[in-house]
Amino acid sequence: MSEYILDVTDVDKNFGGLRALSDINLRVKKGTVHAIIGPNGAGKSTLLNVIVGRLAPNRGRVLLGDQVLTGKEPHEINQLGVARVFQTPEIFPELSLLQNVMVPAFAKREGIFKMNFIKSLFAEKEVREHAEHLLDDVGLISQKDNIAGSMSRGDKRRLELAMCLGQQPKLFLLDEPTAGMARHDTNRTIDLLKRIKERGMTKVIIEHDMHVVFSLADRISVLAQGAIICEGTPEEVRNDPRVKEAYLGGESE
Ligand SMILES: Nc1ncnc2c1ncn2[C@@H]1O[C@H](COP(=O)(O)OP(=O)(O)OP(=O)(O)O)[C@@H](O)[C@H]1O
Repeated sequence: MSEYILDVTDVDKNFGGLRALSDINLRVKKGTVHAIIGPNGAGKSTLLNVIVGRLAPNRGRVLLGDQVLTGKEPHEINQLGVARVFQTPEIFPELSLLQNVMVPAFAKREGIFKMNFIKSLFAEKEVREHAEHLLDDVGLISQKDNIAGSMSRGDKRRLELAMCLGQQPKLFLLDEPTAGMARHDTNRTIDLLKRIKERGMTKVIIEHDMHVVFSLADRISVLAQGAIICEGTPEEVRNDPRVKEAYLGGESE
């Protein structure tokens, strides 16, 4: 069994005449946090969309462990253990916070429509307790019966984190998890993501906030104009002149 949970090989993605991804090779070790950074339009979201099956690459292949993801539908890739939080939170606005966390956990567990009545009663208790634990983890337990649609954007993002964690994914993809959050909420989210790291979940994070990146990442890949120009530890990336030129500028000093 490979030590890598995610293996992206030779991926190209074109939009008409625009090459959004060019010869991307990315391998992420189990249990690590891998950040993808780069300027606006570099191709970061496109790469995540290729991994989760929302976009088909023009060339190349994506593996989760030894399973080929390329060519599979997004829901199949999700079922195989890949969860994603989006730049805009995707929640069920008309349901309570607790229900929001329980629904994907149920779906992941057995397939919500497959369970018989007795089995589902036991499963519901277990899933409910786990969902409450997750809401506690993300600091939302006191609001568990509130309707999700009325929450602030920062709270919606934390709810979405709990929803994804409830699926116990092998690989967790986070697209700017702290975007739009105040510094206080950002720090709480960093703490939360560090705790998830302690539990050994592999994460790939796209993030513009360098404070978040350098607090969390074990390794960083830098994308510029659709190509990975540098990959290494935070220290290596911080000191790489190509990165300074392409992206970080004075920010790394
Ligand atoms: N569906 C699409 N159709 C056409 N062009 C697209 C599409 N999606 C992205 N692009 C283009 O592909 C390039 C890469 O975009 P992408 O959103 O992946 O960049 P990004 O690094 O995530 O940027 P940001 O940091 O601003 O979110 C950009 O030039 C963008 O305009």
